[in-house]
Amino acid sequence: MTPQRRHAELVHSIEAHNYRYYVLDDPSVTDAEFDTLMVELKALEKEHPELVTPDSPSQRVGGEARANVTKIKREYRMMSLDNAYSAADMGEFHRRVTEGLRDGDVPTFAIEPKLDGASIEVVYEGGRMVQATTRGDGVTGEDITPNVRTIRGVPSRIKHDKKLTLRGEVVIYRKDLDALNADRIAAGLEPFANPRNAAAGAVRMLDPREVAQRPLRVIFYQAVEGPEAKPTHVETLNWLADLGLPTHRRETVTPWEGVMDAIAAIDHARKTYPYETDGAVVKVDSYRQQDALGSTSKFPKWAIAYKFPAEQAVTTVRDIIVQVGRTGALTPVAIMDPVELAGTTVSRASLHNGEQIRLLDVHVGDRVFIQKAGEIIPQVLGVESRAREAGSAHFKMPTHCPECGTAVVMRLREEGKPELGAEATTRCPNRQCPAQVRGRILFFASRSAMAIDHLGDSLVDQLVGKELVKDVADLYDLDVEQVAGLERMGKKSAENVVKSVGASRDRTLDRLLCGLGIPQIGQVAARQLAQELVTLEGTLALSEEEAREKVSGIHGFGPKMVDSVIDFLKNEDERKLMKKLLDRHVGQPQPREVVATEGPLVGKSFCVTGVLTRKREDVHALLRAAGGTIFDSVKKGTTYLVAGDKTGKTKLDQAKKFGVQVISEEEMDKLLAGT
Ligand SMILES: NC(=O)c1ccc[n+]([C@@H]2O[C@H](COP(=O)([O-])OP(=O)(O)OC[C@H]3O[C@@H](n4cnc5c(N)ncnc54)[C@H](O)[C@@H]3O)[C@@H](O)[C@H]2O)c1
Ligand SMILES: [Zn+2]
Repeated sequence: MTPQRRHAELVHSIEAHNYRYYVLDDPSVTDAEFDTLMVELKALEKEHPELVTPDSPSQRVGGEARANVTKIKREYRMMSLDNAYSAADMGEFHRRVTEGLRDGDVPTFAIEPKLDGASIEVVYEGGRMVQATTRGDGVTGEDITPNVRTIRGVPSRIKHDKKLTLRGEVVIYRKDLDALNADRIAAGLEPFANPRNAAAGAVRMLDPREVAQRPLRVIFYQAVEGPEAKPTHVETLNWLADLGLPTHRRETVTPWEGVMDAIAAIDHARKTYPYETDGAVVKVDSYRQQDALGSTSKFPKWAIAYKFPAEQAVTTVRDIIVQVGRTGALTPVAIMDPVELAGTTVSRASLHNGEQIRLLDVHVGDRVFIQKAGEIIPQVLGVESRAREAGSAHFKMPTHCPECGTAVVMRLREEGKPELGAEATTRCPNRQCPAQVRGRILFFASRSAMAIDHLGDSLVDQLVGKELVKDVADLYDLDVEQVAGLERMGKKSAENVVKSVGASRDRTLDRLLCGLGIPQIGQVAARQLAQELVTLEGTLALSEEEAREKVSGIHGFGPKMVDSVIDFLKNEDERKLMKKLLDRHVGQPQPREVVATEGPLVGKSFCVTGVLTRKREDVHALLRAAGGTIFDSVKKGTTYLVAGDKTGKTKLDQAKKFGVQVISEEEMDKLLAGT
């Protein structure tokens, strides 16, 4: 192949990956694989400089702004960072820096964690946050001001009147991602593979109310305009921290000799950081020297990112099986020789979908690299060596469900982008599919839902296999004889099973709703929903309009969640199932929060919103203790809307619509005091 052809090929595929990564927030290859393509491109361009054009991916910053959002052209170009993977690369960086400065002008370096999130720019003017944008292509970014306003750690006001332009990273703390993913798994959604995808996707959502539900944080790592008086990067960061702006405060300043040690120290400590760190950033500390060094079209010459190697292992694929989940999704799974990876033994890895397998070109028998992504599910990164028997076939996703034989349904990923999208999901559409029934029952019985003891995998397999149970309601018709007749089941264990199932009738509506597996509705949302719906009977009696009104008023329920609940409540099969559960007396009314019957606020109802000086729950408790009622949303008959900082426009509009009085936190305190 000619270098021209290969160059064109690389550019084409890198651009396709950039599009998926930066615009769709949904990469289809790992960063390591992507980086391999970039390294090849750069090597090729070094050898054939005539191939370099200004729009080559080696010369430009990643993403472009989406078509359907407001775009903002910025004053200062936002750049990427050059990468280093070894001490040799770092030595090369040092040589370039030294060469770029006058003889005897010796730099010191600041070393700090490289945060793995999405970069944004935030502008303050007259002490107020006035604008936030994504990086986009560096020059033009997406306007995400309303979204960033919902992020708690970003102050809406600071004590500094001059214009201040900051760069920062939107991140999700590891513990927050775990909770978010647990909720997503419970809601039948794909967990986020890593905090970067979760953060980048969230900060660009179109509905700020949904953004507010995500545990986002911002950490500022640079000021491009404003701190005229500060001579160095680190002094500026300290000054930002004094202004109450979030910074990481983990910088070390050292002459060149200390740089590699400082990087090693970060590598050593990074497991203890609350956020994911994929490297260390080394920057020339002095602004004067930074200016002298300047930048290329893609990155500053005064900084470099040293990337830590991800935790990887190599093993052999013995089989590829297809699992059918509770929602009918078919997932190919690699069965591998067990191998130690980041502290655990791993023998299976998800291959996600047919498209992924095709991209990786994995066959049974291949040696593969695997990696733990964000320490959650191991994934196959790529093939190390192909030990294939001649004629071994490509793996193909089945056209029929391996469990029930029904023809599968494939959904395409992105309309209008055929070169990027093959099938993203393959589903078995048969609701009676035994794999789905099993999945639904195990999910229904799980800890976060109905918490039914003694219902293990093998028992559920048998119950479904023998057609004793076709849906979750059938569990309540089981008798001891039937269960005792199954393999490995004595009379005593059978009694325990029937007893546990019976006892679960007492679970409140939130657990029941969670257990039914409404798409998008996890444990937390199910509890909110139950507060609103109170009983199963009442829920079934609601008309579609009534249900929509109730559900759309729930705090934090965006349009997707609302639609999902309404679709579920309308669905004939789901209604039948809920009636069947009702006939079997499953589910208790959701207890209302206990309300004080005396106090200055009896008969008054409140919706509390925005950022207050106290925690929201504490304010709720105070109001309740004084006899007030709390609503999660502003609705007809609400007496007051207590509006804190960053109160959303929707809330204020609703207050206006329903004639609800809007008061401040101080005014609320006066009411509480009875004055
Ligand atoms: N898998 C894919 O399909 C795919 C596609 C495109 C890009 N990628 C990956 O994205 C990365 C390249 O993205 P990039 O160009 O945004 O570069 P980058 O993320 O490697 O580095 C630049 C960014 O680092 C951030 N950063 C974090 N901490 C910082 C700090 N302390 N100081 C300064 N900046 C800091 C900034 O936001 C900056 O924009 C590579 O790792 C690549 O593998 C993957
Ligand atoms: Zn099936």
